Amino acid sequence: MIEVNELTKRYRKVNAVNGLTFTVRPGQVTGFLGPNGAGKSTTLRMLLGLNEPTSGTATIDGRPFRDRPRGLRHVGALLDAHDVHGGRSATAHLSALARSNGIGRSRVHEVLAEVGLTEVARRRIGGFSLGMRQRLGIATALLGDPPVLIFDEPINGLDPEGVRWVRGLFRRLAAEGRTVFVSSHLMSEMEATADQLIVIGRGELIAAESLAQFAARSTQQSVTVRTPDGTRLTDLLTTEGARVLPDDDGSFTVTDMTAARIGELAFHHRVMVQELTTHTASLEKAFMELTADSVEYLAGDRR
Ligand SMILES: Nc1ncnc2c1ncn2[C@@H]1O[C@H](COP(=O)(O)OP(=O)(O)OP(=O)(O)O)[C@@H](O)[C@H]1O
Repeated sequence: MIEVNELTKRYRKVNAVNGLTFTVRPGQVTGFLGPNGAGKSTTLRMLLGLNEPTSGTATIDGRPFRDRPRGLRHVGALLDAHDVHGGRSATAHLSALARSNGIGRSRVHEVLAEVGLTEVARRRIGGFSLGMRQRLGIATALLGDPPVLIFDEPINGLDPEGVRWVRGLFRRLAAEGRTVFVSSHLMSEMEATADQLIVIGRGELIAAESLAQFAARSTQQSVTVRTPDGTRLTDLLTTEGARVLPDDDGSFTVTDMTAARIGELAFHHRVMVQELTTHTASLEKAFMELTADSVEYLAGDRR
């Protein structure tokens, strides 16, 4: 379990993280979402003891990460895929980490196979593509078979097959009872993977809830209606409480009323309807609306 309490990080002029409090539970994939510059990486770095908080605490299974001598057995993390020694091979890189964390050598070969890097294991990391580096970073995170896993933007650089694989991996790790915390600035990446969401903007908490709750809270539906008798149908639906707006192509967009109710009213009043289509706003759109203020604030550089 990850517990963040009133966590704050202030750089000279910037409040990168500001009084952030949330909990990440085991057995689930939790998405950590926020627009660029929201403070995700800073939060993850504080969790891993790489940055010192200005105030507040961040603990993993009840203790700060720094208090764990053989860290990789407790927490596996992928932060920056470029942050590895390019002159070494993948095997040498993982073997060194295994040694310093008291992890058996056989585990190195297991994780290389798990991420699909066995064939290139003896090549220099310097020649790896971004996708291969991401896979190596994931292998590093898995090395100590840890109960808690943290991934910062893990999808970056992966091809569609890699994205599918990594989603399946996260789901499996969570199903094994581990805590899986994954950051992204794109809701679309989380839609298919996360059970829970922590959404931040400008270093502050915006939402902490299940994906289902997030969808229910913010999903707006509208109905496209096509009819040769627009004026009558508009009057009819408006009287019944709907909002009706004409579209450029002669159809109408109706909100605050279901397609079923629109069809029922049209039938009852003998108005011909040629099309009735329900549209659901994407979670990505809902996420952008929710975080719009923090993006504007950032663009205005007023932090
Ligand atoms: N070492 C630093 N010194 C000064 N400011 C910093 C430092 N590190 C981060 N920041 C600032 O803190 C804020 C949060 O940055 P952070 O990298 O944590 O955001 P993020 O949510 O991870 O964004 P991204 O999705 O772009 O990686 C930004 O305004 C950034 O410019």
